[in-house]
Amino acid sequence: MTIMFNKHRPGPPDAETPPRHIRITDLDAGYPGRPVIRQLTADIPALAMTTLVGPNGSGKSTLLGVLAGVITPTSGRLRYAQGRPPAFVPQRGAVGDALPLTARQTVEMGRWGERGLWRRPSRHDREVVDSAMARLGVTDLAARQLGELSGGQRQRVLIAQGLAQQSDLLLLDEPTTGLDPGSRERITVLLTDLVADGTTVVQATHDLEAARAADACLLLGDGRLVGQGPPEQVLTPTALSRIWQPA
Ligand SMILES: Nc1ncnc2c1ncn2[C@@H]1O[C@H](COP(=O)(O)OP(=O)(O)OP(=O)(O)O)[C@@H](O)[C@H]1O
Repeated sequence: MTIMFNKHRPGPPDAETPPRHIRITDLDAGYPGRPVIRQLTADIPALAMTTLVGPNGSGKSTLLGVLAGVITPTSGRLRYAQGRPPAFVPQRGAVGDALPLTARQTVEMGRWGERGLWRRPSRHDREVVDSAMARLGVTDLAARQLGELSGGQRQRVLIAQGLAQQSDLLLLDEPTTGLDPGSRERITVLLTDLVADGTTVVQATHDLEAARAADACLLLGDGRLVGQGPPEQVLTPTALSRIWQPA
């Protein structure tokens, strides 16, 4: 599927190797009166773990929002491989404390796209929700209100919601930030397993260790692409010190 936004200029024919899930071409995006992403052209490889790395404010969340379809670019082109709509797990701070939902209801929302808002959950829906909650270790929190959970617990519930969507493209905004080492390890293993099972995973992260362990990396600086490719080629001391240079 190709989605074009203003000012599209046709590019060269797409090469099919390596396989990619998303091709981003000449992307501009941001917020009213605040351009953020500028002329970004990049590939997100299929069936791989890609990290978005860059300083605070470099545009990682904005780019994820564009890939998830919640932010409309001002121009450029996004081309997705065939597949299901992406599952998006925003930063936990982006989800209101006051939502009157239990943890289980929050995870069940992940099934809405599949079954519609008003249909009762099927047995399959319930099994998918049970399995997602078990994988994230939040089964015991099912009846608790989302707003009364700790930050790390809420994060895991939101990831379970993403998992319940059973998409082949999972987008996560800083999924391990603020988690204790055990929870971080659980999520790292889970994401690795998902890739092995055929999911394309993209995560924004400040965790350079996680970024170095991924298959690919997009390095952002001030809304522009500074580097892309295997982490050992992108996350070099020179590149990192350049974009993290104090202003
Ligand atoms: N809703 C919004 N309205 C206006 N500007 C915004 C909005 N959200 C983010 N921005 C601005 O867009 C720029 C990029 O922000 P973004 O959240 O994409 O960066 P980031 O790389 O994810 O940062 P961080 O590492 O701090 O999460 C920043 O200057 C930020 O202030």
